[in-house]
Amino acid sequence: MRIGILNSGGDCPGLNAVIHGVVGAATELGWEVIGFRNGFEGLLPNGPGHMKLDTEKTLGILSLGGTILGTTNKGNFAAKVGADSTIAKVPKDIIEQARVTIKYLGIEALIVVGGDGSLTTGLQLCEEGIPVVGVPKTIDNDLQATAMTFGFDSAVGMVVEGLDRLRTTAESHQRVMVVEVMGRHAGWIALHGGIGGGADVVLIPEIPFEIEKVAGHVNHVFASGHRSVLIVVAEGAHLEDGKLMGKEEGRANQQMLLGGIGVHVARQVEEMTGHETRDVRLGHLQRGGSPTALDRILGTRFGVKAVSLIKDKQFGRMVNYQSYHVGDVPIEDAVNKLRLVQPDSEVVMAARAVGISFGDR
Ligand SMILES: Nc1ncnc2c1ncn2[C@@H]1O[C@H](COP(=O)(O)OP(=O)(O)OP(=O)(O)O)[C@@H](O)[C@H]1O
Ligand SMILES: O=P(O)(O)OC[C@H]1O[C@](O)(CO)[C@@H](O)[C@@H]1O
Ligand SMILES: [Mg+2]
Repeated sequence: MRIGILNSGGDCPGLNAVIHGVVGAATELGWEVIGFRNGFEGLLPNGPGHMKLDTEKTLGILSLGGTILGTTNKGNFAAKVGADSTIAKVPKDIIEQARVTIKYLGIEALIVVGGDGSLTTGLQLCEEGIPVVGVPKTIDNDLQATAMTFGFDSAVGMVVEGLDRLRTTAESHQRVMVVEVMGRHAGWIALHGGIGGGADVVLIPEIPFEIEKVAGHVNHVFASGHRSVLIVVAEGAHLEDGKLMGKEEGRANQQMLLGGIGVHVARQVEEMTGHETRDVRLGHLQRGGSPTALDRILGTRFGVKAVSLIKDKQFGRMVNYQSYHVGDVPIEDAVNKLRLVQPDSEVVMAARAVGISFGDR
């Protein structure tokens, strides 16, 4: 038996752990594994191609960030596009080319490791008769069908480390620091990073904020004797008029590139409070580097489970994690519903209890 694997969308610490897990489990069954380069693009005859994966190739990759296969979030397989994430159909001829490659290589099942967008593409391939199993991947941790995705813990760890460092320089200068973090639809990285790093303000897409309230809290924190204020803002937090900050022009068939809300908030806070303010965008520092122990373990378990789903011919299903258990759900469940921060949830209440403002009251 020969199986294929590809990872698609933004990279994520722990992707190599998944590959390591897949190859380990497949080798034990006597199967061969082909890895496609740069996501779905590797399925195209004139694309970036593929490589044979075995335990020698995957030796030592567990602790490596990124992915040895390469990945992409643009190309010929766009399914979820635009700032509003409308669903498009992957062109028929592209699917046919992928089918030909898979047949030619004698691949009997394909593992797709991706976020909501890439799994939408994976589902379309499956509906067209290509046997696919999914593995959820996103540092944003915003898929409803799984309580956790690998990469999230590494990203949060990076935010916490960033806040620890920024706190010392901010204290020295009695400044406000605004830190923009990833989180397109959901504020999980901002929320968890903010709690772990002792932020004073957390701004997320799910809780509309008023800049006057943010400024009011900044004044309050300084007035209570603190020497610095840390504000964490998710890239997907909305402006007062509900719009997102970023770049949409020139990105046909691609989702909007978010970024800039941190600068915007910093400028307004400085203007309204008179406190010196700096902004930092952590950006891809959150996605790079070695995965945490948790992400290595989760990635490995997801990879092994994907092979067992293929063994049981459970195509159209995706690995998931609920209540400390690695299980599986239909891929549809993952692509249709995003897991957002609930404004009245325990974790938000806990943040409020330790003095974090969400800029809403
Ligand atoms: N080969 C491809 N051709 C066109 N678009 C692609 C391709 N691979 C991935 N994409 C697009 O890239 C985007 C990001 O991928 P995905 O949603 O899987 O990752 P993610 O981890 O959720 O990241 P993000 O938060 O950026 O959405 C999606 O809009 C997806 O459709
Ligand atoms: O790598 P790019 O194109 O800058 O993508 C950034 C996007 O990817 C993500 O990191 C998810 O993987 C989002 O949080 C972010 O909006
Ligand atoms: Mg996505």
